Amino acid sequence: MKSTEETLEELGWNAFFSEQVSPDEALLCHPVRVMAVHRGKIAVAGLGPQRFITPYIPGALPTDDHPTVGDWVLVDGATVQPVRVLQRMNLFKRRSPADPRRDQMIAANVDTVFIVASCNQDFSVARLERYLVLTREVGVDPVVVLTKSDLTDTPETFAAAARAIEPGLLVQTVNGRDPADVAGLAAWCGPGKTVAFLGSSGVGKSTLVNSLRGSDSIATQAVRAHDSTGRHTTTVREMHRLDHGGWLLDLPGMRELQLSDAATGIAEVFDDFALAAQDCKFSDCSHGVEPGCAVRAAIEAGTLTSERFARWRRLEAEETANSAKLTKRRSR
Ligand SMILES: Nc1nc2c(ncn2[C@@H]2O[C@H](COP(=O)(O)OP(=O)(O)OP(=O)(O)O)[C@@H](O)[C@H]2O)c(=O)[nH]1
Ligand SMILES: [Zn+2]
Repeated sequence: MKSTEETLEELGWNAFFSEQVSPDEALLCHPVRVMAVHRGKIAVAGLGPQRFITPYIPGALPTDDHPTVGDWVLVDGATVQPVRVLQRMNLFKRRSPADPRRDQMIAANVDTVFIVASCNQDFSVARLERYLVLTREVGVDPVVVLTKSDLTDTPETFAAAARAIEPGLLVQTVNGRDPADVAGLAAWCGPGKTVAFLGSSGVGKSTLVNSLRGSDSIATQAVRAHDSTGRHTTTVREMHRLDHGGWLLDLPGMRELQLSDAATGIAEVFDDFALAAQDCKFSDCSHGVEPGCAVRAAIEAGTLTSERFARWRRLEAEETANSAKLTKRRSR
């Protein structure tokens, strides 16, 4: 199949990764990208046709990095066994539903997250902010994609509301069903680029993905890697090829939007409030009735809005409660 012989660059290889490989290692090892994670094996690309190898790294501790989808892994040139996982640009993970003391890796090395919402009554700034917090926490660049622009006369009103969340936030309105319109997202989906989608059910993620995958749609792509018996194997997580040369990474399990361990993300998305709070008289100011509260003063002066204040407080309260709950469960 044509999609199995990409160059390393087409797979996303760049200086961030190559700088991690010593000259000695380069003689003995070869970098490959993890395209899919199955039970007990991973599909890798970058060394001839895509193939399955073992995910187990000889001598690695349970706490060491283990390969997840999107990872770059050095494999031994002779045995094709993994030697080590290269440091990641970023990692999506969540608390394991089975054991909250452990993290479950979802996907690594994403260049852009498309935060998808639709131009209709489901549009919610609060929800966009939550996805932004998550994206900022992981350290990936977001692009807000507002779908169903064909169903409203005023897509710009929705776009303006989204842009108001953060100075410089990239916002695109599209008719997800129209491939020509979706081509406006091509800049983030070119060769070597990896994108992921976040957004609530029904906003049009699958529609967008299908338009971006063009000829290589879900029906035609499927998983072409077979195991040794020739049977089709069930894929747990995989990268999908996009028409413009890039890659799509699924983020299953990142949609519940339970915020925990997200303090950094919240402070980034609400940096206007975090900044104002630094001038409060008390360092533990609750921005309620305390004297010398700079946040309330800014709201009264009209430089910050009370609506955004309420959303910020809600996210902070949720994050504090969830993180405390998890810490308690972890310490059991
Ligand atoms: N008119 C119009 N309809 C759209 C657009 N994008 C999606 N739809 C429709 O909206 C419905 C939901 O779209 P999906 O792509 O299934 O939504 P999703 O986000 O993948 O939903 P989940 O799979 O539940 O997460 C479908 O009927 C689509 O045809 C758009 O830009 N314009
Ligand atoms: Zn205050």
